[in-house]
Amino acid sequence: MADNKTADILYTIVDEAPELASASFLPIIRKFVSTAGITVGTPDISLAGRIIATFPENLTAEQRQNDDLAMLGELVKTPSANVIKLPNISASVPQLTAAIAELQANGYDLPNYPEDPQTDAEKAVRARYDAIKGSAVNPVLREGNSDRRAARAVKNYAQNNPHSMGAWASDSKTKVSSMSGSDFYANEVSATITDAQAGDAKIEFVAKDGAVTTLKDSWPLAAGTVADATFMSAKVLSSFLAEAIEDTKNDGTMFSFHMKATMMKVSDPIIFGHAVVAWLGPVWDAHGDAIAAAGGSPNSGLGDVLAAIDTLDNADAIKAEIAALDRPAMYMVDSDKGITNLHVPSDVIIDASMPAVIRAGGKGWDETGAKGDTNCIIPDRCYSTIYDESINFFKANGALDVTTAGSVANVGLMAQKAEEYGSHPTTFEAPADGTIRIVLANGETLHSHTVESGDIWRACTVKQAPIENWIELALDRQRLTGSEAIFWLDANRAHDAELIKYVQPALEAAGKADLFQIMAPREATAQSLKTITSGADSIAITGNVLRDYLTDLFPILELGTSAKMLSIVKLMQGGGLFETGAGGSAPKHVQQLVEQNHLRWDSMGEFCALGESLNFLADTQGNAKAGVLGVAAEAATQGILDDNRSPSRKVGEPDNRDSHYWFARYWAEALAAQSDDAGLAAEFAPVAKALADGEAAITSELAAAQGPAAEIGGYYRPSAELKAKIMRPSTTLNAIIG
Ligand SMILES: NC(=O)C1=CN([C@@H]2O[C@H](COP(=O)(O)OP(=O)(O)OC[C@H]3O[C@@H](n4cnc5c(N)ncnc54)[C@H](OP(=O)(O)O)[C@@H]3O)[C@@H](O)[C@H]2O)C=CC1
Ligand SMILES: O=C(O)CCC(=O)C(=O)O
Ligand SMILES: [Mg+2]
Repeated sequence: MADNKTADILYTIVDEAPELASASFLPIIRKFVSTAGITVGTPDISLAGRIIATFPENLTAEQRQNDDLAMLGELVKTPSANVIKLPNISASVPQLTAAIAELQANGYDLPNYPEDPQTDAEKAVRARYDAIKGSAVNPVLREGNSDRRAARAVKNYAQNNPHSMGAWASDSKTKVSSMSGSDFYANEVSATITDAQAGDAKIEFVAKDGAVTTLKDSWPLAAGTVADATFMSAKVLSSFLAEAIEDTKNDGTMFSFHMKATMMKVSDPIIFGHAVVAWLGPVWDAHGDAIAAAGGSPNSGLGDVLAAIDTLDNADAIKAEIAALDRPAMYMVDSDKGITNLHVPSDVIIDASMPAVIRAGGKGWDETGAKGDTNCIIPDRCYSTIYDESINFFKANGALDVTTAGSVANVGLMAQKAEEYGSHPTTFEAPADGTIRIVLANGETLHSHTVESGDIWRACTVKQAPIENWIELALDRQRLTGSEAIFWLDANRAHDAELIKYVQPALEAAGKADLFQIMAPREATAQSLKTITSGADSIAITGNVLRDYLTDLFPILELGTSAKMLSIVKLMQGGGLFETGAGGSAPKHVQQLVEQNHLRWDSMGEFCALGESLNFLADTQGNAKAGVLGVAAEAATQGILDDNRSPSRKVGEPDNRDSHYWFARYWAEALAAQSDDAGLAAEFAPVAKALADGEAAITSELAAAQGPAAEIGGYYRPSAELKAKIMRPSTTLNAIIG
């Protein structure tokens, strides 16, 4: 096994469906690239792996493992980084506690997650777990800006093999509901730090009596940094949510709530909690204290609250009160299992959940499994307008025609924890009525807000070098494609106005101002949808949140999934980070594998990333064989698309494992056929022949495995042996791959 510190390519160990896929695909990659002397390391950034690495003192020598995330966090700041990063779990509290429980049951002597820490020791444990919670991986690795797009071949495939799309009715009642004021959008202030203001700032809470509490100390603000502050009023949020519930009832639609509780791991679980409380209304007023005392936390979702109610003596009475509430229909995550939209904050993640509604023609599913229109509640207005405008557009124009639509690519400002996605350490729930302010190193107050108890206040920054690099990347992508290029920036929003002060002069200095437009997200959405409807392409040049949202929204509409996206992070120090797809770790797919031994995960993202990584290795290390392997990997990816070898969704049909066989075969055939490296051609000719000769045996061995339940020995940390056994069921293929 390659050492992670010296390996040429690092292929991350993650969670859930992509990790199952790796059990089948990694042996193939290793066999092929070893012919060029390329080693592949496997740093473990899985949720379970990160928990284990955090508590070495609790574990035996055999159980302990290295903190691979910290190692990768350093590596990505060096020019030699070449990392293939698969999607990992960004854990909500329910996921974190489930992972801890699984590890404990397997003999790991880990502390419980302290829901309500009291002692110093509990607070210390909580702080260590909080560092693992939510999106704790991606922001550490993303030391560069984001370039996400559909490869030409992938886009062509989608046009020629359109996925299903729900029809849009012009009288659809589906809509987006947002607050009309007192939200993050309304309260945002922003400034660019000057030389005189630079240095370590602090964030303070000033109580009504003048007492000052430091919320954050030693917060470095370099000159050129755009620094924002804003807050959402808890009171206004609560009354908005109560009204939204009534409004949904009056409309006769379903209540659905869309948040990013993983990336926004401090603010959004609180907002989610307000929604759970609003839904429970009088029941929470009457029993909230008892439920909280029993350990139920609305911020962890209705599921957590219901579990706490079950431990109370009057559980049946409380549940009867909940059932008797006059509520609209509820949008369901799984109507068969009774999992509602409000059960778990990580079950409805806005970047994937809103496009799913839009792709379905504005439809969701209620408690009875019936399909219907939905009120999509997204309290804050900073980004909700993109969904509102998309819905308006499709109501007016009908669903997108996948066979002719162009494509929206993204250039995203992401490096160095840019914008809101870096705000976890500087987000606070106001402890009382008072003022929250940012005090600069020179003593000046940069921003200050009058807040009430419970208001959600946050500050965030984006540094100058990442902004300049992002504009360069936008210029590059526009030059290479000639596409329409739009900076999605709202001149009326404080933060965006500061960014425009960077963007406008840079475009003018490059002599390219006429090739770019600057539009607020709503207008940019309408314009981009118009452009792709006409068959042309557009580049969305956006901040970090829109990067995340748009690289699911457009791919899910255009390609049926964001799993097929090319997702490159050009690290600012010269290294390469190749993310696989733009989506997540697909928990539903694991369930299907466990029940039916069918894995519908599509590894197209891994295929694309592998080709990029090998080509990058060829460039940076001057390894010509790596280049030959990279070009051949691209041919294999093309083969998968041309011959329709991607996994099917249904048991009994070819799945993820079949697609890996075909990828190996096309890859070997391309290597055998090329003439740039005779040695590689000679080496792969017999492999290609064996794979072709073995087709009938291999595909029937793979098919024979499907159907019965599959035992993988754990959810968050499956057994390596069982995983390999399930994911590599073809003895014929294994004999060739070794
Ligand atoms: N880059 C990263 O590290 C990311 C991590 N995440 C994490 O992933 C988890 C799940 O997030 P969620 O919002 O449910 O989003 P997912 O992207 O995991 O899943 C949404 C749906 O997208 C489809 N899908 C996604 N990837 C693939 C693929 N490779 N092949 C086929 N279909 C695919 C599936 O649809 P269908 O059911 O129709 O098959 C799936 O159910 C969370 O823990 C989240 O934090 C989320 C986004 C990015
Ligand atoms: O890091 C995460 O939690 C999610 C990341 C994500 O959704 C994305 O990058 O598109
Ligand atoms: Mg995303």
